[in-house]
Amino acid sequence: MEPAIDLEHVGLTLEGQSILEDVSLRVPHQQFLGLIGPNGGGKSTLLRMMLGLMRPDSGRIRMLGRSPRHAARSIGYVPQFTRFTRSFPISVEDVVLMGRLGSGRWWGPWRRQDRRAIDGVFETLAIEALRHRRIEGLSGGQMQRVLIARALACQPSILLLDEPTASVDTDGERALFDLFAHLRCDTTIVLISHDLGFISDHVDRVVCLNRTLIDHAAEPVTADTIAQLYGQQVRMVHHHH
Ligand SMILES: Nc1ncnc2c1ncn2[C@@H]1O[C@H](COP(=O)(O)OP(=O)(O)OP(=O)(O)O)[C@@H](O)[C@H]1O
Repeated sequence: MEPAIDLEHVGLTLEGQSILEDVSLRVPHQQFLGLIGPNGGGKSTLLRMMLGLMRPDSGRIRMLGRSPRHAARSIGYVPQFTRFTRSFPISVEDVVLMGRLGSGRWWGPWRRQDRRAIDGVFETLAIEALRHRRIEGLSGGQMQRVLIARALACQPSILLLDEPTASVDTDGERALFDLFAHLRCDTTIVLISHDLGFISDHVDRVVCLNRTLIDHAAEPVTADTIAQLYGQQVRMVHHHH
Protein backbone atom coordinates (compact mmCIF):
# COMPACT_ATOMS: atom_id res chain seq x y z
CA MET A 1 0.00 0.00 0.00
CA GLU A 2 1.25 3.47 -0.82
CA PRO A 3 2.14 5.56 2.20
CA ALA A 4 -0.06 8.56 3.05
CA ILE A 5 2.93 10.86 2.60
CA ASP A 6 5.87 10.07 0.39
CA LEU A 7 8.79 12.47 -0.06
CA GLU A 8 11.71 11.40 -2.23
CA HIS A 9 14.95 13.34 -2.27
CA VAL A 10 13.24 16.70 -1.86
CA GLY A 11 15.48 19.76 -2.21
CA LEU A 12 14.82 23.49 -2.13
CA THR A 13 16.96 26.59 -2.48
CA LEU A 14 15.55 30.04 -1.79
CA GLU A 15 17.42 33.24 -2.54
CA GLY A 16 20.63 31.28 -3.02
CA GLN A 17 20.28 29.58 0.37
CA SER A 18 19.82 25.85 0.69
CA ILE A 19 16.64 25.31 2.77
CA LEU A 20 16.06 21.58 2.27
CA GLU A 21 18.50 18.98 1.06
CA ASP A 22 17.75 15.43 -0.01
CA VAL A 23 14.78 14.99 2.33
CA SER A 24 13.13 11.58 2.02
CA LEU A 25 10.25 10.56 4.26
CA ARG A 26 7.49 7.95 4.07
CA VAL A 27 4.62 8.28 6.52
CA PRO A 28 2.26 5.27 6.57
CA HIS A 29 -1.50 5.78 6.89
CA GLN A 30 -2.67 6.58 10.42
CA GLN A 31 0.80 7.25 11.75
CA PHE A 32 1.17 10.12 14.20
CA LEU A 33 4.51 11.77 13.36
CA GLY A 34 6.27 14.44 15.41
CA LEU A 35 8.45 16.82 13.39
CA ILE A 36 11.04 18.62 15.47
CA GLY A 37 14.10 20.75 14.78
CA PRO A 38 15.67 24.12 15.48
CA ASN A 39 14.23 27.47 14.31
CA GLY A 40 14.67 27.96 10.61
CA GLY A 41 15.30 24.23 10.07
CA GLY A 42 12.69 24.07 7.29
CA LYS A 43 9.74 22.45 9.11
CA SER A 44 7.05 24.94 8.05
CA THR A 45 8.45 25.00 4.53
CA LEU A 46 8.16 21.21 4.35
CA LEU A 47 4.50 21.33 5.46
CA ARG A 48 3.75 24.02 2.87
CA MET A 49 5.24 21.77 0.21
CA MET A 50 3.05 18.88 1.35
CA LEU A 51 0.07 21.17 0.76
CA GLY A 52 1.23 22.14 -2.71
CA LEU A 53 1.73 25.78 -1.71
CA MET A 54 5.42 25.55 -2.61
CA ARG A 55 7.19 23.28 -5.05
CA PRO A 56 10.54 21.62 -4.48
CA ASP A 57 13.43 22.34 -6.87
CA SER A 58 14.27 18.66 -6.92
CA GLY A 59 12.72 15.40 -5.81
CA ARG A 60 9.11 14.28 -5.67
CA ILE A 61 6.19 14.62 -3.26
CA ARG A 62 3.15 12.32 -3.26
CA MET A 63 0.27 12.80 -0.87
CA LEU A 64 -2.29 9.93 -0.74
CA GLY A 65 -0.74 8.67 -3.97
CA ARG A 66 -1.40 11.96 -5.78
CA SER A 67 0.33 15.28 -6.33
CA PRO A 68 -0.03 17.64 -3.34
CA ARG A 69 -2.36 19.93 -5.30
CA HIS A 70 -4.67 17.10 -6.24
CA ALA A 71 -4.71 15.76 -2.69
CA ALA A 72 -5.22 19.20 -1.09
CA ARG A 73 -8.94 18.69 -0.46
CA SER A 74 -8.14 15.74 1.76
CA ILE A 75 -5.52 17.60 3.77
CA GLY A 76 -6.27 19.74 6.81
CA TYR A 77 -3.69 22.38 7.70
CA VAL A 78 -3.24 24.35 10.90
CA PRO A 79 -0.80 27.20 10.23
CA GLN A 80 1.56 28.60 12.80
CA PHE A 81 -0.63 30.78 14.93
CA THR A 82 1.47 33.93 14.51
CA ARG A 83 1.13 33.70 10.73
CA PHE A 84 -2.63 33.99 10.83
CA THR A 85 -3.84 37.57 10.78
CA ARG A 86 -6.84 38.23 12.98
CA SER A 87 -7.77 41.70 11.81
CA PHE A 88 -10.62 40.52 9.57
CA PRO A 89 -14.13 41.39 10.76
CA ILE A 90 -15.38 37.80 10.44
CA SER A 91 -16.94 35.35 12.84
CA VAL A 92 -15.58 32.10 14.23
CA GLU A 93 -18.19 30.25 12.19
CA ASP A 94 -16.96 31.92 8.97
CA VAL A 95 -13.39 30.86 9.70
CA VAL A 96 -14.39 27.26 10.34
CA LEU A 97 -16.57 27.21 7.22
CA MET A 98 -13.54 28.30 5.19
CA GLY A 99 -12.23 24.81 5.84
CA ARG A 100 -15.04 23.47 3.64
CA LEU A 101 -14.10 25.54 0.59
CA GLY A 102 -12.59 22.49 -1.04
CA SER A 103 -15.73 20.42 -0.58
CA GLY A 104 -17.20 21.13 -3.98
CA ARG A 105 -18.60 24.56 -3.19
CA TRP A 106 -16.94 27.62 -4.62
CA TRP A 107 -19.23 30.62 -4.21
CA GLY A 108 -22.59 31.81 -2.95
CA PRO A 109 -24.08 31.56 0.55
CA TRP A 110 -23.22 28.56 2.70
CA ARG A 111 -25.65 25.72 2.38
CA ARG A 112 -27.40 24.34 5.42
CA GLN A 113 -25.54 21.06 4.96
CA ASP A 114 -22.21 22.90 5.23
CA ARG A 115 -23.29 24.49 8.50
CA ARG A 116 -24.53 21.16 9.79
CA ALA A 117 -21.29 19.44 8.77
CA ILE A 118 -19.32 21.68 11.10
CA ASP A 119 -21.57 21.19 14.14
CA GLY A 120 -19.58 18.15 15.21
CA VAL A 121 -16.30 20.03 14.86
CA PHE A 122 -17.53 22.82 17.17
CA GLU A 123 -18.52 20.23 19.71
CA THR A 124 -15.25 18.27 19.43
CA LEU A 125 -13.19 21.39 20.05
CA ALA A 126 -15.54 22.79 22.69
CA ILE A 127 -15.91 26.13 20.89
CA GLU A 128 -19.69 26.11 20.42
CA ALA A 129 -20.03 29.18 22.67
CA LEU A 130 -17.67 31.13 20.42
CA ARG A 131 -19.51 30.32 17.19
CA HIS A 132 -20.86 33.81 16.49
CA ARG A 133 -18.04 35.82 18.05
CA ARG A 134 -15.73 37.95 15.91
CA ILE A 135 -12.25 36.43 15.76
CA GLU A 136 -10.54 39.73 16.69
CA GLY A 137 -11.46 39.40 20.36
CA LEU A 138 -10.44 35.77 20.90
CA SER A 139 -7.63 34.68 23.19
CA GLY A 140 -4.64 32.93 21.67
CA GLY A 141 -5.74 29.50 22.89
CA GLN A 142 -9.30 30.02 21.62
CA MET A 143 -8.03 31.11 18.21
CA GLN A 144 -5.77 28.08 18.02
CA ARG A 145 -8.75 25.79 18.57
CA VAL A 146 -10.72 27.65 15.90
CA LEU A 147 -7.89 27.04 13.41
CA ILE A 148 -7.87 23.35 14.27
CA ALA A 149 -11.66 23.27 13.79
CA ARG A 150 -11.18 24.88 10.37
CA ALA A 151 -8.65 22.18 9.42
CA LEU A 152 -11.05 19.42 10.54
CA ALA A 153 -14.05 20.88 8.71
CA CYS A 154 -13.15 19.09 5.47
CA GLN A 155 -12.84 15.74 7.30
CA PRO A 156 -9.24 15.36 6.19
CA SER A 157 -7.33 12.11 5.70
CA ILE A 158 -4.12 13.92 6.55
CA LEU A 159 -3.77 16.60 9.20
CA LEU A 160 -0.72 18.88 9.19
CA LEU A 161 -0.23 21.00 12.31
CA ASP A 162 2.38 23.71 12.74
CA GLU A 163 2.95 24.16 16.48
CA PRO A 164 -0.71 23.81 17.42
CA THR A 165 -0.10 23.88 21.15
CA ALA A 166 2.02 27.05 21.20
CA SER A 167 -0.68 29.30 22.76
CA VAL A 168 -2.64 26.69 24.64
CA ASP A 169 -2.43 26.15 28.41
CA THR A 170 -1.62 22.78 29.95
CA ASP A 171 -5.23 21.62 30.20
CA GLY A 172 -5.92 22.77 26.65
CA GLU A 173 -2.80 20.99 25.46
CA ARG A 174 -3.91 17.75 27.07
CA ALA A 175 -7.36 18.12 25.51
CA LEU A 176 -5.77 18.60 22.09
CA PHE A 177 -3.66 15.48 22.41
CA ASP A 178 -6.76 13.55 23.49
CA LEU A 179 -8.39 14.83 20.33
CA PHE A 180 -5.43 13.75 18.18
CA ALA A 181 -5.49 10.31 19.85
CA HIS A 182 -9.13 10.04 18.82
CA LEU A 183 -8.52 11.32 15.27
CA ARG A 184 -5.63 9.03 14.53
CA CYS A 185 -7.95 6.05 14.06
CA ASP A 186 -8.60 7.32 10.55
CA THR A 187 -6.18 10.23 10.08
CA THR A 188 -2.47 10.55 9.38
CA ILE A 189 -1.08 13.35 11.53
CA VAL A 190 2.13 15.37 11.22
CA LEU A 191 2.71 17.72 14.12
CA ILE A 192 5.50 20.28 14.45
CA SER A 193 6.41 21.04 18.02
CA HIS A 194 9.18 22.47 20.14
CA ASP A 195 7.77 20.82 23.23
CA LEU A 196 10.03 17.80 23.05
CA GLY A 197 9.09 16.10 26.30
CA PHE A 198 5.40 16.47 25.64
CA ILE A 199 5.26 15.08 22.12
CA SER A 200 7.30 12.06 23.11
CA ASP A 201 4.30 10.90 25.17
CA HIS A 202 1.91 11.07 22.25
CA VAL A 203 3.46 10.41 18.84
CA ASP A 204 4.43 7.11 17.17
CA ARG A 205 7.60 8.42 15.64
CA VAL A 206 9.79 11.51 15.65
CA VAL A 207 11.92 12.95 12.86
CA CYS A 208 14.20 15.93 13.17
CA LEU A 209 14.67 18.45 10.39
CA ASN A 210 17.52 20.87 10.06
CA ARG A 211 17.91 21.27 6.30
CA THR A 212 18.42 17.49 6.16
CA LEU A 213 16.21 14.97 7.90
CA ILE A 214 17.25 12.63 10.67
CA ASP A 215 14.94 9.70 11.27
CA HIS A 216 15.50 7.39 14.17
CA ALA A 217 12.57 5.19 13.25
CA ALA A 218 14.09 2.12 14.85
CA GLU A 219 14.40 3.67 18.29
CA PRO A 220 11.53 3.96 20.73
CA VAL A 221 10.29 7.52 21.14
CA THR A 222 11.47 8.68 24.54
CA ALA A 223 12.18 12.16 25.83
CA ASP A 224 15.87 11.18 25.92
CA THR A 225 16.03 10.08 22.28
CA ILE A 226 14.31 13.29 21.24
CA ALA A 227 16.56 15.48 23.35
CA GLN A 228 19.53 13.67 21.83
CA LEU A 229 18.23 14.13 18.28
CA TYR A 230 17.50 17.75 18.93
CA GLY A 231 20.84 18.31 20.62
CA GLN A 232 22.68 16.91 17.64
CA GLN A 233 20.75 19.15 15.32
CA VAL A 234 21.30 22.25 17.39
CA ARG A 235 25.01 21.52 17.52
CA MET A 236 24.92 21.18 13.73
CA VAL A 237 23.35 24.63 13.47
CA HIS A 238 26.16 26.13 15.48
CA HIS A 239 28.63 24.22 13.43
CA HIS A 240 27.27 25.62 10.17
CA HIS A 241 27.44 29.26 11.24
N1 LIG B 1 9.63 32.70 1.07
C1 LIG B 1 10.87 32.59 1.56
N2 LIG B 1 11.91 33.25 0.99
C2 LIG B 1 13.16 33.13 1.49
N3 LIG B 1 13.48 32.36 2.54
C3 LIG B 1 12.50 31.68 3.13
C4 LIG B 1 11.13 31.76 2.68
N4 LIG B 1 10.38 30.96 3.47
C5 LIG B 1 11.22 30.44 4.38
N5 LIG B 1 12.48 30.86 4.18
C6 LIG B 1 13.68 30.47 4.95
O1 LIG B 1 13.68 29.07 5.02
C7 LIG B 1 14.24 28.64 6.26
C8 LIG B 1 13.29 27.65 6.89
O2 LIG B 1 12.14 28.33 7.37
P1 LIG B 1 10.93 27.57 8.06
O3 LIG B 1 9.90 28.59 8.43
O4 LIG B 1 10.52 26.46 7.19
O5 LIG B 1 11.63 26.98 9.35
P2 LIG B 1 11.00 26.27 10.64
O6 LIG B 1 11.80 25.04 10.87
O7 LIG B 1 9.55 26.12 10.48
O8 LIG B 1 11.34 27.32 11.78
P3 LIG B 1 10.60 27.72 13.16
O9 LIG B 1 10.85 26.61 14.12
O10 LIG B 1 11.32 28.96 13.54
O11 LIG B 1 9.15 27.95 12.85
C9 LIG B 1 14.49 29.90 7.07
O12 LIG B 1 15.86 30.21 6.97
C10 LIG B 1 13.63 30.93 6.41
O13 LIG B 1 14.19 32.22 6.55
